[in-house]
Amino acid sequence: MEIAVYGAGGVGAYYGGRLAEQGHDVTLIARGEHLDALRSDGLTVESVAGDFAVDLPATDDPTAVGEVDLVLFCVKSFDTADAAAALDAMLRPDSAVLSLQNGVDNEDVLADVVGTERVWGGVTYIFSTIKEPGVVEHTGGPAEIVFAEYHDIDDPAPERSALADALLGACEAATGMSADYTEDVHATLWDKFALICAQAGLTATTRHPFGDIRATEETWALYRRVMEEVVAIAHAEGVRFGWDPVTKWLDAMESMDNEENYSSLHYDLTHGKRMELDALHGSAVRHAREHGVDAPAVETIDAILRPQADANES
Ligand SMILES: NC(=O)C1=CN([C@@H]2O[C@H](COP(=O)(O)OP(=O)(O)OC[C@H]3O[C@@H](n4cnc5c(N)ncnc54)[C@H](O)[C@@H]3O)[C@@H](O)[C@H]2O)C=CC1
Ligand SMILES: CC(C)(CO)C(=O)C(=O)O
Repeated sequence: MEIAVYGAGGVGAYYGGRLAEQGHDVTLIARGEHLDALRSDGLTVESVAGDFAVDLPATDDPTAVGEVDLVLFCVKSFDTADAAAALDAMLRPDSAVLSLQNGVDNEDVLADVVGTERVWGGVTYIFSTIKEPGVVEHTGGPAEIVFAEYHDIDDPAPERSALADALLGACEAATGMSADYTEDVHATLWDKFALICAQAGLTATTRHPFGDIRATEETWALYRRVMEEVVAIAHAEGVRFGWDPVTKWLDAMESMDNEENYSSLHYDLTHGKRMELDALHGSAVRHAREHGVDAPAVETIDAILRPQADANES
């Protein structure tokens, strides 16, 4: 496959590198010192699933990439609109743009620019960051992608395309990652949104790792409460889950060996980087207000984190 990774950071460079290891034709789109290092020294990945290094074309100019089958869209949500504006040069009518970003609004922003039929919605479960320019560190998580062709929530899901099958096959063949296709992309996005609002919200506000949150009765109750509120907002949006996300995540997180894990929001907060608060709790609050759903726990987390998010932005 010909793949462009738009935003070759912790998530994008990890998956792009893994797919390149399989011989796929991958171009990284990055910027700043990270781009300079990718160009001069190639990409180095330090991963719990096995270290590797790969030399890939890298640029900050999407118009220099040429047309590709698939764009892995992995910029932070606050960069979505700007980055989306430059997608056109890389897309044929049958190309796709797969968002692996956190949040439930990115796909609609992309659809407004490139058309709903070229957008795929996706989520990923991984802990991966830029350790230093040119070096990505994957510290945990299953490194799984779950995706499907996007569609308006009131429309039926399109049939799975040959391109989607090709990506599934590529991910299956790759080391250190896996992929799954979802029959309900909206349920998948909101299911992850419920988890991330709890995981990011509680690790960022407490500055403690997941193990401490789970071991503290009051804090673990709040973790559940955040998920319950986000699921209530999802129901008001018209999302229908074939499962109970709260039970699913609490059961999974009870038994997971993830005591030391935080979240990408916590990482950004503690490293003085711009935070995705507006795409996470900020977005949940907006959706809640739109539907008249009470979400006091989510609102409180949003309010507590705002000053630091503002400080990291300036
Ligand atoms: N880091 C993680 O472990 C996880 C992250 N996510 C989500 O994945 C998305 C990406 O997160 P990360 O990989 O952590 O972000 P990151 O900050 O490591 O990487 C994004 C990269 O895109 C670059 N970029 C942004 N706009 C660009 C442009 N116009 N041209 C060229 N480069 C551009 C940035 O400079 C940055 O290096 C976020 O929505 C995040 O919430 C989801 C699951 C886990
Ligand atoms: C769910 C979690 C915590 C890890 O995949 C995540 O999405 C993040 O850190 O942004």
